[in-house]
Amino acid sequence: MPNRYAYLGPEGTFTEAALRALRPEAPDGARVPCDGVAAVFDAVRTGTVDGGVVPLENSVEGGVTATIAELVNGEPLLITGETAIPVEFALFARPGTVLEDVKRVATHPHALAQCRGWLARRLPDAETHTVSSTAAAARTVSEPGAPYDAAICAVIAGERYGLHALAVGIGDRGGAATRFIYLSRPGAVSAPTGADRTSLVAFISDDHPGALIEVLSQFSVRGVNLTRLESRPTGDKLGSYCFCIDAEGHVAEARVGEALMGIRRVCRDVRFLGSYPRGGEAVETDPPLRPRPATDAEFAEAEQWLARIRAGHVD
Ligand SMILES: O=C(O)C(=O)Cc1ccccc1
Repeated sequence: MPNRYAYLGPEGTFTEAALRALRPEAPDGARVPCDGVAAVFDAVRTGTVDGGVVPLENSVEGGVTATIAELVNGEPLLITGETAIPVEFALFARPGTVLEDVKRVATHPHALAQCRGWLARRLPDAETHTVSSTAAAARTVSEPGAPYDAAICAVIAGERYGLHALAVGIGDRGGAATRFIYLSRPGAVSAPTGADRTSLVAFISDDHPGALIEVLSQFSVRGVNLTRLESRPTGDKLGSYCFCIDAEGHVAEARVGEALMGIRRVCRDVRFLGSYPRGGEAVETDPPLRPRPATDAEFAEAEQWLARIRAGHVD
């Protein structure tokens, strides 16, 4: 049976575009739309699909709460891939609707947050409603007796559901991009590629001064660059937080492996979410100026030195 992949549906979401970028070989019928982020996680967990794609973070709006909640508290899955794609928003309505007719607009919460300026200028009196995805909004608007007059969605979604564009390029910030992750059931971590990312959740032992510094310093002293840091409530009690961290590098590399061990020592719990190839990023230009981290050779040499000392040599 060919592989099947779950994604935040219905057809026409930005997540579908991300899945197409991550699995370009997947034939039609292999992509399984799900009603929400949690449903994608469940489809992967129960094995009805081989993998799944969900949005993780947006360059303007930040983390996608539903995804992070599943990664932190849900039955564990592994992140085995990622891609980042540009997101451009348009306003679509049933044919015959003009902008002045639009009283109720539906879309995904992240799309709404990124189009607020445009809505305030052009549709100041319209009610806004959030639904499970931009394409779900477009599909609902296309149905007879729809409770909304227009959807904020991708052009491809508006066209897919037979709507017509009232405005395109309505995002408040040009160049917005969203990062999507590919989820697999737990298994072996793929080999390092040289351009990888490692994701984890650190649960600090108790609330004490310097708890976050203790975690972050495990990376900084080993020259590991962080690409995302987000604090999330653990759900246990008010004021109880965990830290969702993305770092450059692969768990098979000494500096990342040692940083993970260091975090394990100072934290109540650590959830390893995966090491996987970085994807979909703009080509890096000049590297940022930062203190020179130790090289891999220096890590290996230091390990040998420690082994010699432990064996009774003093050189
Ligand atoms: O609703 C969609 O189309 C999604 O894939 C989620 C989303 C929404 C807004 C920006 C990026 C991703």
